[in-house]
Amino acid sequence: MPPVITLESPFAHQVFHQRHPELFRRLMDAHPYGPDERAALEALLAETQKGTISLADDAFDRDTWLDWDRRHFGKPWAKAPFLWAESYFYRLLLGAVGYFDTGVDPFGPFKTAELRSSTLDNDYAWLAEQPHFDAALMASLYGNRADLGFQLIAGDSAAIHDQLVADDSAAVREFFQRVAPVAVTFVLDNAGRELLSDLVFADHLLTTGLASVVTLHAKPYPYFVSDATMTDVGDCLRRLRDLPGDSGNRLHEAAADGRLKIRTHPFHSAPLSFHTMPSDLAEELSRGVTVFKGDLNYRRLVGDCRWDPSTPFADAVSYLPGPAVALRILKSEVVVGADDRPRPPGWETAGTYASIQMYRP
Ligand SMILES: O=P(O)(O)OC[C@H]1O[C@](O)(CO)[C@@H](O)[C@@H]1O
Repeated sequence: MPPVITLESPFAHQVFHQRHPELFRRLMDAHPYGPDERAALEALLAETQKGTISLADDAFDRDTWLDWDRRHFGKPWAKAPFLWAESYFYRLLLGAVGYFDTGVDPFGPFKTAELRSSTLDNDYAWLAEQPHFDAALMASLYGNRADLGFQLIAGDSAAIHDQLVADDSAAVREFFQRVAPVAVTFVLDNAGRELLSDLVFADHLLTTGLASVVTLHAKPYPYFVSDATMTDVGDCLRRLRDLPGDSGNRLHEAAADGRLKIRTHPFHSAPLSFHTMPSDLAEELSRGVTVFKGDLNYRRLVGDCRWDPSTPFADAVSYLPGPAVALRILKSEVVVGADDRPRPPGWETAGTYASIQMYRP
C-alpha cells in the first residue's frame, strides 16, 4: 500500500484545526450542555490539536480500542493517520457529551433540521414519477453532495456526468441486469438527503426485481456528524412516506416481509480500512453486491493512502469478498481509478467531483 495520509497533511490539519472548532461551537449552541460537557469538549479540542493520544483506563470500550490500536496510543495526535485519528476523535466527542450514558445524539438537532427543511418536499418532487435506474443511481451518488439541488438529478444528466472522474454507471446497470435478482448491501453514509436518496435507489432495485433483498448497514453510534445510525434509518423511512411517490410505503412493506433489513456492525465505527474487516462482516458482504456510499467509506475501502489517482480501482479493492459499487463525492485526498483529464488544483477535496466505480472479482 502507498504511504498513509496523516494529520501532517494540510487538508487533514485543516479538518482538525478549522472544522472541529466550528463543529464544537455549533454543538454548544444546539445543546444545553453544562459546565462539565463544555469543559470536556474544550479539553478534547486542545488535546487533539496539540496533545498526545490517550485511552482512559475506565473506558467501557477499552478492549475494543486496544484491539483497533496500531501503536498510536501515547503518540502525538499530529503524527497519527488521518482516518484513525478522525474516528477516535468522534468516539471521544461522544464520551465528552455523555452520549454513552444518555443516548442523546449530539448531531440529532442538525439531522432533524434537515428532515424538517421546508425545501425537502420540493427537492423531491421528481419522486412523483418512478425514477429509472440511472436516475435512482445518480440520486444515491449525488445525495452524498449535501448542497445538491435535487432537481438536477432528474434533469440535465450531461452536466452531472461532466463532474465524474470515473464513470462505471453502464457497468453497474449491466451487472444488475445480468445477475438479478441479487442480494444488495448498502454500507450507508449520511442520514438526511443522502439516506433518502439511498432509500429511493433501494426501492428501485426491489421494485424492479433487480434486488432480491436489500440490507442497510448503519453506524453503531453517531459518527462523522451526519452518518446514519439505525435511528436515522427509521426517521428517514418515515419521512420518505410523506414525500411524493410511493417509495416510503413500498419500503415499509419490504421491511415487513423481510426484503428490507436494517442492521449495524461494530466495525462500521472502527478506525481501520475494510482490509481488516472481521470474518462475519466479510461473510455478509460475500453474499451479493455491496454498495459503499460516500467519502469516508471510500477511504476505508481503498485505504486512506496516497494512491496514484490512475491506479485501477480493482487493484485497490481486490481483497473484497464479492462484487462492489462505490458511489462517492470526492471530499478528501484519496483517489484511485480517475481518468487523466486535467483538473484545477484541489479537485480531490473540493466536493465538486464524483466517481462511480464497480468491482467484479
Ligand atoms: O460524508 P462523507 O461523504 O463520508 O464525507 C466525510 C468526509 O468529511 C471529512 O470528515 C472531512 O472532509 C472527511 O474526512 C470525510 O471523509
